[in-house]
Amino acid sequence: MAAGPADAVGVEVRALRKSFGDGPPLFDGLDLVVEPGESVALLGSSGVGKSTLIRIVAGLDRDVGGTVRIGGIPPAEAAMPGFVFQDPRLLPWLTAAENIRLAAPAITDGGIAALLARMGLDGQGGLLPGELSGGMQRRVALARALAVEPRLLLLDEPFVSLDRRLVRELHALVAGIVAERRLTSILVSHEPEDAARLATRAIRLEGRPARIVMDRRIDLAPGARDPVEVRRLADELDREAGG
Ligand SMILES: Nc1ncnc2c1ncn2[C@@H]1O[C@H](COP(=O)(O)OP(=O)(O)OP(=O)(O)O)[C@@H](O)[C@H]1O
Repeated sequence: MAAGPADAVGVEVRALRKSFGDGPPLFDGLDLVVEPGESVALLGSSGVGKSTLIRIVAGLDRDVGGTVRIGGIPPAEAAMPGFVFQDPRLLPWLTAAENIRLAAPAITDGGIAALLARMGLDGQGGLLPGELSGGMQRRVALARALAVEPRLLLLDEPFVSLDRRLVRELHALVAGIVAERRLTSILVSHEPEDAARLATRAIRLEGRPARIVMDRRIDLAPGARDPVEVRRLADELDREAGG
């Protein structure tokens, strides 16, 4: 069945093997299936391999064993996912709008304007990254990831080293966009609170080779979680995660 633009895609990782150098492998037979439309938070200790795993899913690292499929297709052949890095990675000599166009050359001016407006940056596409606050730069990076109209959104610790108020604003923005666009998403994080706000499923990796030590579905829709619920969930995930 051909995937139409409104279809969320699933991710299937089977028997994944990955090593760097001569040390013990990072992954040695890891299986992970993400259903279409799930919002997965990938938790785990520093260095366990979370970023490596989403880079592999994104097709940015292809030197691996096992199979990876996005909507049934190898990453190299699948439609490009949206990828948000830990730092915004905007080219400083290009405006916000030009940075977005670089990722999606076919996008129209109206498309860029609409994306920026959705990010709360109405009319600010002509500014250079140096003229934007850290929070605004992250919004542009999110707009750039969405400019390719992805069905899969991959976020690698996009909220790290931001103040709590900003993190909350970005959580609300990401949750809204994922729901509106019916995206499948995978968020790498250290923070149970990120999972408690955004995820419909929280997975924790531990050990080397890494294995899944927690895999928990969260039934309540992200938009329906009040602060008390978020706190309770974050505490539970922290305990279950052994953190
Ligand atoms: N390109 C590389 N070359 C060599 N080793 C690497 C490379 N990329 C990652 N590693 C190693 O693989 C391991 C996992 O790294 P990775 O960044 O995936 O972990 P992580 O769980 O995302 O950690 P963190 O939460 O600290 O970002 C680390 O030991 C890291 O040093």
